[in-house]
Amino acid sequence: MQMDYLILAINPGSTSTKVAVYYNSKLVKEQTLRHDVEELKVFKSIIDQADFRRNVIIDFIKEHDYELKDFDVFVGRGGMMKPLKNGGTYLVNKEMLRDLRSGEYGYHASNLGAILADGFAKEFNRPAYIVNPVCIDEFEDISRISGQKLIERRSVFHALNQKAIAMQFAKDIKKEYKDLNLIVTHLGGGISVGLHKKGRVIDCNNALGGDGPFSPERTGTIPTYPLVDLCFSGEYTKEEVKKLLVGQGGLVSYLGTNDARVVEERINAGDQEAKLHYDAMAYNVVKEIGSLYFAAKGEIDGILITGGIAYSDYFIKYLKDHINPIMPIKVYPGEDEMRSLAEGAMRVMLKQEKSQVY
Ligand SMILES: Nc1ncnc2c1ncn2[C@@H]1O[C@H](COP(=O)(O)OP(=O)(O)OP(=O)(O)O)[C@@H](O)[C@H]1O
Ligand SMILES: CCCC(=O)O
Repeated sequence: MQMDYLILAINPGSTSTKVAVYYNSKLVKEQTLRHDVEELKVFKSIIDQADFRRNVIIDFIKEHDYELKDFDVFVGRGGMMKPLKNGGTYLVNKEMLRDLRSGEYGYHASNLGAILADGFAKEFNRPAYIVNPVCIDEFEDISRISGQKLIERRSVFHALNQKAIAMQFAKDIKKEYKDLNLIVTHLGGGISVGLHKKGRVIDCNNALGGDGPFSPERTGTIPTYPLVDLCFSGEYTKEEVKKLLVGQGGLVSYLGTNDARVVEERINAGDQEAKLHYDAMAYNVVKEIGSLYFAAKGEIDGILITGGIAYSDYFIKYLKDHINPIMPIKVYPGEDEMRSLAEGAMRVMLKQEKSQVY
C-alpha cells in the first residue's frame, strides 16, 4: 500500500478560496486567495463561480511549481446537501454532485468544494473527498422547533472548523471532546455559534439564511413582518431577496464591505457609522453566546472564539468585556479547516477510517 500522499485541499469560503498542499499530514504550502464583493458580483450563482475559482487554484499550483498530476488525492470542503447524521470523510459521488449543483438543499460557496476537487481528480483518475460538510446535523429535537410548524430550524454551520477547534481545545486541556460542553463561535464571512454537548452540536444558529447574529455579509435574525412586506413589495425577485439576506446583508448592507479590516480602518479614522455597525455585530454575537450559555444551564467547559475576525483585537476586546466576567473566552484566530481536510483524507487513504457514502 502506498504510504505517502500529496494532497490538494480546497476550501471555498464566502469571501475567499483557501488552497493548501499537504504531504501526508504535513503542510507544505497554504494560501488564502481573497475575493472582493465586486469581483464575485458578476456571477449569477455560486455554481457559476466554479471556473473562476478553478483558475485561481491552477495559478496557485503553477506558482508553486506543482502540476495537477502530482497530487494523489483532492479534498474539498463539503457544502449544502441533505442533512448528514454522521460526521467524517465522504467520497464525492454523482448524487452528491447533483445535489450540490442543483441547490436542492441551498447554495453556499462550499458547494464548490466537492465540484472543484472532483473536476481535478477526474482528470488523473484520483479520488476526491469532502470532510465534515456544513450540513452535519446533530440537533436535539427541541432545537428544531422554530415557532411556526411550516418552518423547521436546520443545522447549517461551520462544522469543519467548529469541530476542529473544539477538538483542539479538548487536546489543550488534556480532555476528550466527547466529555465536554462547549460554545464555539466561528466569526467569518458568516457567523455561527454552536452548542457542543459531549461531542455533538445540539444547537446552532443557521449560518446561512439564517438566524443568529448578523455577519460581515449576512443578516441573521431580522424582524419578520418587515421582511414579508419587502418580499411582497414587487420591488425584488425571490433571488434578489435571498441575496439581500446572504451576500448583501450584514456589514455589506450598512457599510458596503465584507472586510472587517476595512471597517476597522474606518473606525480608526473616526467613522462613527462604521463603529456603530461593527459594535452591533459584536453585540449580537454576545447575545447569541449568552442564549446558549443559559440553554445549557451554565454547564459549559469553554467558550471558544475562532474564524478570521478572531484576529481582531478590537472585536475580541468587545467580546471579552462582555463575556469574561461570566467565563473567560478562549480565542483561536483563523481556522484549522485546511489541516482538518487533509487529515480527513489521510485517515481514509491510510485505511484508518472508511469513507462514508452519500
Ligand atoms: N486581522 C484581521 N482583523 C480583522 N478581521 C479580519 C482579520 N483577518 C481576517 N479578517 C476578517 O475575517 C473575515 C473572513 O473570515 P474567514 O476567512 O474566516 O471567512 P471566509 O472563509 O471567507 O468565510 P466563512 O468562514 O464564512 O466561510 C473577513 O471579514 C475579514 O476581513
Ligand atoms: C455554513 C456557513 C458557512 C460559511 O459561512 O462559510
